[in-house]
Amino acid sequence: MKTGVFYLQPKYNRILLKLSGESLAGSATHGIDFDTVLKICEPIKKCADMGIQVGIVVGGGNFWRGRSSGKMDRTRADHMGMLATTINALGVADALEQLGVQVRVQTAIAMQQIAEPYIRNRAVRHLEKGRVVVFGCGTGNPFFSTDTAAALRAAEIDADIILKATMVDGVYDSDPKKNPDAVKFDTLSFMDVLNRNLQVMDSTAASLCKDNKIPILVFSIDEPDNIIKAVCGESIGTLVKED
Ligand SMILES: Nc1ncnc2c1ncn2[C@@H]1O[C@H](COP(=O)(O)OP(=O)(O)OP(=O)(O)O)[C@@H](O)[C@H]1O
Ligand SMILES: O=c1ccn([C@@H]2O[C@H](COP(=O)(O)O)[C@@H](O)[C@H]2O)c(=O)[nH]1
Repeated sequence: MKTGVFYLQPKYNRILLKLSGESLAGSATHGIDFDTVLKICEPIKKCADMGIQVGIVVGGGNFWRGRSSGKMDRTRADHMGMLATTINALGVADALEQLGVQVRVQTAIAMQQIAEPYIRNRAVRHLEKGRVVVFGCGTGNPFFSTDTAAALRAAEIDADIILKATMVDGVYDSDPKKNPDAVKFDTLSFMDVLNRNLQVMDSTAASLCKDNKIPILVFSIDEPDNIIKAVCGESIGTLVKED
């Protein structure tokens, strides 16, 4: 009988989970719905209980996206976006702590009264001790995205895979929110993502993953237990990897 988490067999030792900022808003369009955050964090706790080392990068789309800021100076707008990702990182950390998970937040831009500064070796040490590490502020640089931050941190901590938990259930041949006839892929190469300009992740993130041979599984966070299915290697979403 395979009902409890302890019967599940994880496929990965160390993962980088990219959580969509938008997903933290629940049924609202903006902000944080903390009950939703708790629901999303339950399977993350199960991962930690299974002994999987978990790093998390959170997006900021529930608050602010620099690229959608209209007339604002882009660099300043991106600074605001990075702060938004940090609000989310703190929300996720709080939910994990309430569930009894040991967690540390590290930010790419120093704000030491609130979180640890990002120090790669320290992050790895936390992971080895079984602590979940939530990375805030993206890469710390404007003109990037949290997908790129996820690729960068995954490369730095030597993660086995990036799990992109997002608002769609995989990668389609065009944006499924705009084209109801869009067709979903089960697997794709990074070259396909780049050549077809598939917008589910930006090209910087796709290139970084390609160069560093880090696969990405894109799946829906609507059903938070998909995180467990993903770490156990069930075929959900779309797997993007080298040919
Ligand atoms: N080819 C495609 N396949 C799947 N989704 C696509 C595609 N092209 C565009 N999208 C859009 O990409 C979105 C997911 O990526 P997006 O960068 O917007 O969010 P995110 O990275 O999950 O995080 P955040 O909400 O924090 O910005 C989907 O909601 C979908 O509408
Ligand atoms: O490295 C980074 C990461 C993010 N930003 C800014 O934050 C927002 C929110 O991130 P999403 O990936 O869009 O969820 C992003 O739009 C940028 O404005 C950044 O500047 N640098």
